[in-house]
Formats: sequence, structure tokens, C-alpha cells
Amino acid sequence: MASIAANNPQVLDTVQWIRDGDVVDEINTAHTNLKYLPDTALPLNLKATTSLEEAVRNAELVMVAIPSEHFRSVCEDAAEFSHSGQFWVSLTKGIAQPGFQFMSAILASAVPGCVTGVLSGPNLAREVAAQVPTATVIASESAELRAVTQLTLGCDSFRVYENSDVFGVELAGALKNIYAIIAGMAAAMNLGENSKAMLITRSLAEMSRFAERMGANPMTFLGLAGVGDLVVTCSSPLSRNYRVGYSLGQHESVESIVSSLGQVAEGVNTTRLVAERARELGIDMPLAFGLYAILYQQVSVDKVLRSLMSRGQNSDVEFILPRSGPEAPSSS
Ligand SMILES: NC(=O)C1=CN([C@@H]2O[C@H](COP(=O)(O)OP(=O)(O)OC[C@H]3O[C@@H](n4cnc5c(N)ncnc54)[C@H](O)[C@@H]3O)[C@@H](O)[C@H]2O)C=CC1
Ligand SMILES: O=C(CO)COP(=O)(O)O
Repeated sequence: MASIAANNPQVLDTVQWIRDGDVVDEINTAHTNLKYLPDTALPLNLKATTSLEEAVRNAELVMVAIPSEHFRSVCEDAAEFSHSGQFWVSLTKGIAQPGFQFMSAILASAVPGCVTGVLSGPNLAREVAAQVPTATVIASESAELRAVTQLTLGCDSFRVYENSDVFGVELAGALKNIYAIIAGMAAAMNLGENSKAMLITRSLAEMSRFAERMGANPMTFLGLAGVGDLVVTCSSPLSRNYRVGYSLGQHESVESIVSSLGQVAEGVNTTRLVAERARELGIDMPLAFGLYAILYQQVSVDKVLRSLMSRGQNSDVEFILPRSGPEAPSSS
């Protein structure tokens, strides 16, 4: 996203904060970030810094892409350099603990006086930086924040659509990681094209069911942040969550997969938080419960698949034909 903004002649300065001084030097001198974007030359005017003050103090728009686990602490450190009315947008697709915290809520409490938004959509970082034609969604209650984000990022290779359902957009970005892991697993098991289509579509049904019960607008899930991001992360090995699923499908342990990935796959933690919350609220989420059993209860992938396929059959689109009660297994 920083490279997209830096390429925009209407943006005065783009400053990217990074903890690691070596990466900062690499971006400022060689104009590359070989670990993350090995195939991309970064814009010459993209400036990196280890100083939060330099990145935040004079910014009109601050975009935060920190893994959910560390999101609050970085925002709290940065808050002393913010000013009232400054636009802060989360790019993070996860849920933080303790409790069940969303990034927009963390921004609002960690950075007092800021105006918040969420950017989410089918945006694999390598393709965004390579300027592959891409679209995203900016969600905010502030029309001004939405317009500033569209002006900052909109260009020949990148389109920014808007939505006012902040909660729906950020929930979609977090939830799809669960289903990307499942899709990766299905790919490793060579389940076939029909299974892929069933999986993606039933994932969407499950995500929207959860979202509606949590107070988001299920129609948001028909847009880029919902269907769009679900399709891309359920189909591409460029997604870390998909790769985690693929390795699980090859019977690797979660611990070794996560340690060898070297990057964040938010879906592992999100599965636990969402499955626990869904059970508390009595929301039926068979796919998420199945993945939870594989990740956290040592249940085999084959057993979960058998139980999913033997459940009672129910409504296709539950917003048209209401579901007929709980989907109990039709056979043991
Ligand atoms: N990579 C992608 O294609 C996309 C990622 N996202 C989201 O962006 C968020 C971040 O993901 P990535 O950057 O891809 O993850 P990553 O795992 O590739 O990188 C995270 C970066 O954050 C840094 N970091 C970790 N803890 C930190 C801390 N306490 N303080 C400062 N920096 C810290 C790491 O050093 C690393 O550079 C995730 O929530 C992800 O879902 C969203 C869309 C696309
Ligand atoms: O969210 C993403 C693309 O939209 C990136 O997904 P991963 O975090 O699984 O790599």
C-alpha cells in the first residue's frame, strides 16, 4: 500500500515505519524489500524510517498493517504523535485478545480523537506491489476519510470502493482466513473442483450467518471484502493461510507449519476465537468447528470431512429460505 501511495503524484510524502533498521536502509538505499517483495522495485520516493514520530506526526492519513496481536501496542506508542481529526485506517485482518477486539475499536481507544476506517479486500501484497489490476474497499462512517483514501490509493492499477459498514468489512477480512486454511487443505487432498465450489459457497453462508448475528450487514459479504477476498485467499498459494491449510492437508503439524512460515497467518488464532464465540452464541458454523477440531483437538482431517458430509441438509440461501433448525448429523 505504501508503494501505491508513493507512486501517486498527488501524495506529497509517503513514509513507512518499520522496526528493523536493516530493512529501512534497504528500502531507502536499494529501493527494495527482498524478503517480502522479491520481484518488485519500490518507488524511489518511498521513504522508510524507524521513527514513529517521523511517520505519524505530519501525516494526513495513517495506515496500520501490524499483525493483530501487536496492533494495540504499536498504536499506543504512535498515539503521542497523532493529532485530533487525523485519519487512521487499519489494513489488518484479524481479531485481538483479550476478549474479541476488532482493529477499528482498538484504533478508537488507542489513538484518542482520530477518525477511523478499515481497508480490506482481495489484496495479496505481492500482486498489489506488482501493480496487478486490483480493487479494495474502504469502510468508514466518515465520508471524508473514505474520499481521502480513494484519492491517496486510487490509480490505474488499484481501485478503491467504499462502504459504511465498518464492522462487516473488518469481520469479512478476519473470517475469510479461516476458510482459506480449509481451502488449502482441500487442495492438498485433491478433492476436486465441485468440492472447491461447495467449500467457498458454504464458507460465505457461514461467514454471513456469523456476521449477521454479530450485528454486521450480511450484504457486505457480497462485495469485494467478502466474496472477493474469500475467492482470492481460497484459491492462491500466495495466501499464507492457504499455505498453512495445504501443509495441514499433507499431515504436517500446526506447530511446525507456523514456525516454518516465518510470517503471520492470522487464521490459526481467528479460528479459535470465532469457534469459541460461535459456540457461546449458539451460531452453527460447521466448517469453523471442523477446523477448530483439527487445529486444537487433534481430530483427523478425514474424520472431520466425513462428519461434514453426513450432516443434515439445509437451506441454500438462508436469507431467502430460513434454515430448518440445527443441522444434526443424519448418520453416526
Ligand atoms: N500480506 C498480505 O498479502 C496481506 C496482509 N494483510 C494483513 O496485514 C497484517 C500484517 O500482515 P503482513 O504485513 O503481511 O504480515 P507479516 O507477517 O508478513 O509481517 C508483519 C510485519 O509486522 C512486523 N511486526 C510484527 N510484530 C511487530 C511489532 N510488535 N511491532 C512492529 N512491527 C511488528 C513484522 O516484523 C513484519 O514486518 C495481517 O493482519 C494481514 O492479515 C492484509 C491484506 C494482505
Ligand atoms: O488477505 C490477504 C489477501 O487479501 C492475504 O492473505 P494471507 O494473510 O492469507 O496471506
